[in-house]
Amino acid sequence: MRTERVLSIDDLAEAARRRLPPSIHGYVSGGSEDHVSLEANRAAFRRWRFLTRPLVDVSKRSQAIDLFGAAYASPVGIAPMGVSGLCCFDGDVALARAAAKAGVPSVLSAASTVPLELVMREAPGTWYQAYLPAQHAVIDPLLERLKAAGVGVLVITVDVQIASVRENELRNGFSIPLRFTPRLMAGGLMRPRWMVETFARTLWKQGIPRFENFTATRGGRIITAAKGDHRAGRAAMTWDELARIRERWPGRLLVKGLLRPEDARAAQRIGADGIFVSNHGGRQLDGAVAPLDVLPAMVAAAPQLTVLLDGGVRRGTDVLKALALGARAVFVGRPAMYGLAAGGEAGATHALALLRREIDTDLALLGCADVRQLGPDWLVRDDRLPLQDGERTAFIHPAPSLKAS
Ligand SMILES: Cc1cc2nc3c(=O)[nH]c(=O)nc-3n(C[C@H](O)[C@H](O)[C@H](O)COP(=O)(O)O)c2cc1C
Repeated sequence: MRTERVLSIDDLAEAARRRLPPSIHGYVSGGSEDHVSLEANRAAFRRWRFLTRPLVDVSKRSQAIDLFGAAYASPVGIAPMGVSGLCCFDGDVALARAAAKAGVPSVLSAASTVPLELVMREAPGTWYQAYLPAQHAVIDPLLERLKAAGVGVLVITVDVQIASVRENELRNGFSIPLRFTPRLMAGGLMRPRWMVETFARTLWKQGIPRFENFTATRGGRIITAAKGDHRAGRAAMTWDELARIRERWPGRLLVKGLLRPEDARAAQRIGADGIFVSNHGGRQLDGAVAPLDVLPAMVAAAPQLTVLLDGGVRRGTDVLKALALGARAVFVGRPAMYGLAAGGEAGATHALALLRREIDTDLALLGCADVRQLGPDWLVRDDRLPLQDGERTAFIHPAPSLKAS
């Protein structure tokens, strides 16, 4: 990938499309059913406009933030993504290293294929995301494994109670566990570079990858159906189970996949440290509300929580809008995976660098020298335009004070 030609996340998406077999590209880029939530995630950002403030000194700008006691260089992390090894050899390590080098957080997915201990060695400080069945015999040993590996931040994803329907995957013959369907193989032949650099290299070096990190013990190969369904038991998860995990987990605990203010309050009540306001990138319940549209209400509902957002972030301006509406940081899924597919670790690094550069430019043009000074008074919703003199632009919750943790 020639990074000088890849000027935006959209360019990176196109580069990834050309590199990946169609079925794997569909897995990464697609959403569930009619893509209502996938599209809503982008549309939500477009409804907000900036009220710029020139003639303030923005010659020095900062996008540094603190999260859970750690300092980060930029407010954009990498969200957990399963089977990233399909996009690039050793994809889990490449994503974690790209984030660590950029000084931003990243989250290793439960559905990953490199042992988490190895990822933690390559990129200390990586967060771990769990998919948990409501079974203590599975949960408790996993927590011990995470503690032993030095994981400090545990993210529990709660919006995959069962598999969603993603018709593009069904049409393309893509599934997890992976099946070597004629369509998948024909797609691979269309992408010889992927065939050699990702598919053949992985088989040569590691054999058929396994789900290494769902539980305390090594899982099955990604082509083998787990006994029953690897999602079995998740549908029985409840707040009581999360409260029990809270008692046993000494590190930071985050809940990912919440969209209702009363659930933000519940997370605060059980003693969670933070939440991801997320609809899983439009990959679970289609029609679920866009995270940005509920963000201010979530922040107001649980003032003690660190509120993070993912879904649809593609530009520096999107990051600034989410921060202005109360998110402490945002996470990107597909942008990082597109980078990974297009250029391995360097490609993921490029995705983060593009967003970082855009944020820096946008801060200057907005007239805000520090992301921690962002609040709702920098924005107005397009349905509130034209703005009247003296009209409050801030809404719902008061402008937060400096957001250092
Ligand atoms: C290919 C892919 C795989 C994903 N796998 C997981 C996963 O294993 N666990 C999880 O919590 N979320 C998973 N997600 C959701 C992301 O963590 C995140 O919520 C979403 O991608 C954010 O939306 P964006 O892609 O528009 O940035 C996945 C997303 C993608 C695109």
